[in-house]
Amino acid sequence: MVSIQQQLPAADEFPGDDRYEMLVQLSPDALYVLQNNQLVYSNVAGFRLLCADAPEDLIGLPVAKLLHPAYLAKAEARIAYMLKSGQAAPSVEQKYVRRDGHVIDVEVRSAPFMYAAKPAIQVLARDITARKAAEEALHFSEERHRLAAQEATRAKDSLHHEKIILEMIALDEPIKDILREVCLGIEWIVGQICCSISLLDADGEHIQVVAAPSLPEAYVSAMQGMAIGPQAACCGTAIYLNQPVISGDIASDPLWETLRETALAQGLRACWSVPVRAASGTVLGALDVYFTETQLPSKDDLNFVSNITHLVGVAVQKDRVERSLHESEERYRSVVNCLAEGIMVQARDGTIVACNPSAERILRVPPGSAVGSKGMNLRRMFTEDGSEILPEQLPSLVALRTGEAILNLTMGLETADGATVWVSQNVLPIRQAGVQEVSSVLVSFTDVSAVKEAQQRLQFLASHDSLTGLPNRAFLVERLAHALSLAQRQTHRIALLFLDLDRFKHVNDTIGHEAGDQLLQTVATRLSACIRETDTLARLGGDEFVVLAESFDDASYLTGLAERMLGTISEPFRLRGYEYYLGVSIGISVHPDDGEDGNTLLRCADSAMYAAKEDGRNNYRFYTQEMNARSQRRYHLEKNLRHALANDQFVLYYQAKTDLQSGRIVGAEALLRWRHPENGLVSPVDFIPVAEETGLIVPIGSWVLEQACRQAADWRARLAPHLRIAVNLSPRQFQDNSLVEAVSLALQSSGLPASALELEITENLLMGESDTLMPLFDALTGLGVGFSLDDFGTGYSSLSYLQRFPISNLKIDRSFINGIPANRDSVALTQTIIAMAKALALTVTAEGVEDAQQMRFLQEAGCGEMQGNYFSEPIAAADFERLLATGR
Ligand SMILES: Nc1nc2c(ncn2[C@@H]2O[C@@H]3COP(=O)(O)O[C@H]4[C@@H](O)[C@H](n5cnc6c(=O)[nH]c(N)nc65)O[C@@H]4COP(=O)(O)O[C@H]3[C@H]2O)c(=O)[nH]1
Repeated sequence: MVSIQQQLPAADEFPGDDRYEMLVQLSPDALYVLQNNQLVYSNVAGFRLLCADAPEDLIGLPVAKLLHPAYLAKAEARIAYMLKSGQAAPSVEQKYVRRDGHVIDVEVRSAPFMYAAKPAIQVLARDITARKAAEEALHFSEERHRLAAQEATRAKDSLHHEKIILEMIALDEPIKDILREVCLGIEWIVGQICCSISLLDADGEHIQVVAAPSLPEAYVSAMQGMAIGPQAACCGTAIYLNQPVISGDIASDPLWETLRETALAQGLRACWSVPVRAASGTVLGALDVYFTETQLPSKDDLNFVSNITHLVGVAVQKDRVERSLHESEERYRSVVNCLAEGIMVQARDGTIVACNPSAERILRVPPGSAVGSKGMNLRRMFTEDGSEILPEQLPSLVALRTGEAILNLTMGLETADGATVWVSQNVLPIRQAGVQEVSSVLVSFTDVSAVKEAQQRLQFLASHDSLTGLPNRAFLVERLAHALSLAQRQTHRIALLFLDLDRFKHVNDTIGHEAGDQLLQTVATRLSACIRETDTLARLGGDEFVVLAESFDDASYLTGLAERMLGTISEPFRLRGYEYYLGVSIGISVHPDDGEDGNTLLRCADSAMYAAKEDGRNNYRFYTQEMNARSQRRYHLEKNLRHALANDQFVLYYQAKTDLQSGRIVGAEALLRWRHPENGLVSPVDFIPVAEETGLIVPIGSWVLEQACRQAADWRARLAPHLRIAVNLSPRQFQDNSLVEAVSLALQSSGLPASALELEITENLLMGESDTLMPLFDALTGLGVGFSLDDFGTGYSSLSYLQRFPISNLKIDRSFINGIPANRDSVALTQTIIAMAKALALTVTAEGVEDAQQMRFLQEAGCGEMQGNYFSEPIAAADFERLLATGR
């Protein structure tokens, strides 16, 4: 094996060789000799290269002082290699440290050789600093160009990507597709990454991964629903802090406590997350970028992704706004669809552009058929007064034309199937923002048919009599006014026929009110059959009816009508197995002969009816002037009667009742008189019926009771200790709760024994409801008063009444006494009544005895008492007192 000394040239000789030495010294390249890792020789170029003043400044310096530390290890290995192998080493580039501290680039060629008999390394060094600088400048420039080109490509790609995303947003592509495209774009542009987008839940606490096209599924599932927080991987933390979060090494980053294992298992090593924000800055979610190597994002990547998150924010926010708009639209639609109110929107050309199910239901059109059609297929529209609404008057067209809203309009609609629907509607004009012209109208309406029907029913009830269904007085008055206004314009005649049933009160009292009502209904039906369509039959109340005849040629129509009505009412009425007979008295007045206005005509017809009644009932009379005076009188009577009691205008007359055997006065009947300041003494026959009708008979009757009892007590005390007093009671007084109290008060205040008071009642009263009457009779008999049945024989003379009610005396009506002795019927009847009374242990009083013949007959027939003008007319108290005093 060749030793290194043998192989190396013996260079230690060149110090002795001047020529060689000169060459070395003058060499433009630096030449150094290294021995034992120290510099042992340097030529001029050498020490100049290292900025030394003389070779001595360098000699002895270790290699480590000459070389840049970065090159030391390689240089030492190189030296060792050369010394060992004896081979020159390939040229290398190194960095030397000059004496002034500057570092210079050098190209070094080295070779081993023997120097001063020892192995050494000869180093030939050339300063290449300038070349290196030029090279570096070139490289830098190349790199800049490369980076600029790369940046330009990215910018182009980014722009293209953003354009795609913007187009997708503009085209309302599904948000999931947009976000997926964002991820794919970033992955492609950045390269070597996976990207995902997560959004914050509505609860503001959890996230949902909405796009992660390249992330492993296992990792995405682990992220799904993750809670945000200060240490919730990059995504949850970025959302929580609303700022970017970067993890260069998932394996060591404490943020990844929970997801670390899953992430690493899926090969994810680093991650960074940028918040996705709304325009307001509120965080909506985050965009994550994952690396499969531990690394940090470049500034460019960060900027690029940050820019993209703005677009993601816009897309997410737009989607949310649209979704909430859609939801609110849906809500409104479902509200509108559920409304009972009909809603329709009609465009300018009449096309229905929206219509809810209620509108279709109310207007009876098939579901779904309205939208797109020009109308609701209505046959007719009309206002509340029935007048037709013409097409150009349609509320929707009016609102479109005028731009004014129409509110609460009630109108009737005849639908395609012929039904009538009443609606209350509002029509509101709709204008586009900033446009004056009305683009469409909103029609909302409710079905008010039920209300309308109720209203019509109410109107019917208000204008019709509930018992018979005939028009009532109010309707008649209105109809009459209308007829009169027409008649005045067209100069034709109209007539009123005033009907009052004869004997109805009597029958009504007999059969009870329920049957009485049935009777009235039958009367109404029969009368209705007598009139023409143009006539109006109304019931005024009670048993009064009126016919308004509006068009007739002459009076013969009226007489024919009156006779038809007389005829139909004279037919028997069958009720509960019995036959009842009624009559009717009819008064007729004619416009314009008898009056210009309705009131006058009614009053005239009423007067004529009274005249018919006075003429024996069951006939008709046309009004005459004379009748007017009578009706005027009655009107004034009613008016004055109201003040008579307060003004002390009543006075009692007394008519004696004498014992037919002894001829002595045993009692007196109190008979009421009205001392009218102008008309003089008014007969009770004239005013009692009016007092009964008006109810005034109740206070008047109490006054009579009190007055009569006081007078009788006085006479009993002074003149006739056994005198009895009879007081007339009207059926109307029995309807008043105060009767028993009034009787007992009269007795108490006068001190008259109850047995001395006899209450005269008529059969009419007893025909009423015995359930309500009986307690009153019981209470009054309980007081001790007696009852006398007046006008006996004219009514039903029913035996059952006499047995049922506590009657103690019968008064034979003066119409029978009047017929004695000539009239055989009267004679027989009087005898029968006396016999019957005896059988029933009742006393009998004969009324209206006017002569001795009648008196004797009664005496013979066994009648107990008599009363009549033959003995004494009704006379004033003072006169009666004188009569008592004479003892007869
Ligand atoms: N032609 C004729 N008439 C005679 C004769 N004797 C008596 N009269 C009349 O016959 C009527 C008898 O009274 P009434 O039947 O109770 O009939 C009474 C009675 O129903 C009613 N009335 C009178 N005063 C009262 C009263 O205070 N209360 C009530 N509720 N009704 C009364 O008025 C009716 C008529 O009373 P007046 O006009 O006073 O008529 C009296 C009397 O004047 C006679 O011989 N010939």
